[in-house]
Amino acid sequence: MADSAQAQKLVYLVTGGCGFLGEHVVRMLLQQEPQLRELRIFDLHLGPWLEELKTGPVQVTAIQGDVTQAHEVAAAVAGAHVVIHTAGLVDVFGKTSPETIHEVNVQGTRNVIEACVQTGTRFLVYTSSMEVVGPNIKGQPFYRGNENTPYEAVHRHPYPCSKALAEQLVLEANGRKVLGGLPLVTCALRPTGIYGEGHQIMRDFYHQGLRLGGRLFRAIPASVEHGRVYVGNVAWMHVLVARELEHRAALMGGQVYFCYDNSPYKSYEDFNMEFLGPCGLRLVGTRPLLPYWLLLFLAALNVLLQWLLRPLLLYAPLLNPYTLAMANTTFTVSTDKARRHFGYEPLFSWEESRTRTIRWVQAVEGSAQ
Ligand SMILES: NC(=O)c1ccc[n+]([C@@H]2O[C@H](COP(=O)([O-])OP(=O)(O)OC[C@H]3O[C@@H](n4cnc5c(N)ncnc54)[C@H](O)[C@@H]3O)[C@@H](O)[C@H]2O)c1
Ligand SMILES: CC(C)[C@@H](O)CC[C@@H](C)[C@H]1CC[C@H]2[C@@H]3[C@H](O)C=C4C[C@@H](O)CC[C@]4(C)[C@H]3CC[C@]12C
Repeated sequence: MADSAQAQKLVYLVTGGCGFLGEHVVRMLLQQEPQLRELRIFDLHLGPWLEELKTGPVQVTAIQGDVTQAHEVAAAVAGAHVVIHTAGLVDVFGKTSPETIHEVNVQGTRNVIEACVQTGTRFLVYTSSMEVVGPNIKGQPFYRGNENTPYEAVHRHPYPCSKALAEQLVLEANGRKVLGGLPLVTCALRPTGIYGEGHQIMRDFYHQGLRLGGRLFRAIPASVEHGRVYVGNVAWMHVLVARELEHRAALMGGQVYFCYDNSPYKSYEDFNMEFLGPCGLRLVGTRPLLPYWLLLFLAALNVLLQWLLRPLLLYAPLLNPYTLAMANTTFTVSTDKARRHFGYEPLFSWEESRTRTIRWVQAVEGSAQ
């Protein structure tokens, strides 16, 4: 076994390292990667919590930067052995323009790839998304599918389009020669709906329930299953892929893997209630309280209001035609490709994932029962 100095030799870069997933990837690397010498955290918005990480044995370097700026990305990547690229605009609520989503998610990813090639970084792990696959614009269900399940992945919304383009760039870059003449090895991970500590949408649902007297009103049939995965297990898969990519380059290079764990298959709303219920909220209705046509009308009204109010304020409710269609379309995965290719097993059981998420909601919302 190499001594500690030899063991700690690797430099990792995590883009988007201050985001919901990024922070969990950063903390997981510090806990689980013994070969880490330096951890670079690149983000447009650096979090104050980073300071607490600088007291450990691993050098933690916070870099405030923009993935749309190629020179900033190249400076951050130079000298890194592995890049985990999670930075992106996760916007299906109309908060940012399609152009900005494309600029960050596609051009930003292009900049990361070119930085790896120009500076000699050989291993790139990209956080893709289930949405690269679906649900598609036809609302066709994807029922417990895997990485090889045939499905017509057709998108119009800027976010899934950007994720699909970025993933394609990453996979096509596999095998390109980097500075020094060795091949770049890339891999893309496709989480389904991530939940856990720091999930802003979960927080939004909780606040909505509080405003409605502790109640949420069912809008989606309970029969519509939506895949969810705990953030800690997604972070763990990123760490494992980054570790195994060098030794299993021939098998893993250019591959995509769904991120999965043992979280149960439920509708989006019923799944959220696994955490919001113990925090005092109740989901009213065993079936949708409003007819679908009325939900569609309200969703369209939200789009109109967003447009009218834009000069004054950002109005971006959870309900819009895209989110309604997504929530109403079954999309679940059932696969073991990550286990077969690099020995992935969820680090957190469903019970642990559920407990940790409940505790987070209770702690941040002061709703401990
Ligand atoms: N949240 C989910 O359910 C989910 C599911 C599947 C995939 N993903 C993917 O995971 C990744 C992280 O998502 P998240 O939910 O943690 O989102 P998030 O918004 O919490 O984190 C994204 C991070 O990227 C940073 N960022 C944004 N634009 C940047 C730029 N121009 N330059 C540098 N940094 C920038 C943000 O500051 C933020 O810290 C994204 O690529 C997203 O597409 C998320
Ligand atoms: C208002 C109701 C109709 C309510 O049920 C809407 C829920 C809606 C906000 C969510 C339903 C499905 C979610 C998406 C899904 O989990 C997968 C995603 C891919 C990921 O890359 C980013 C997040 C998201 C788009 C996620 C966003 C919230 C939903 C649309």
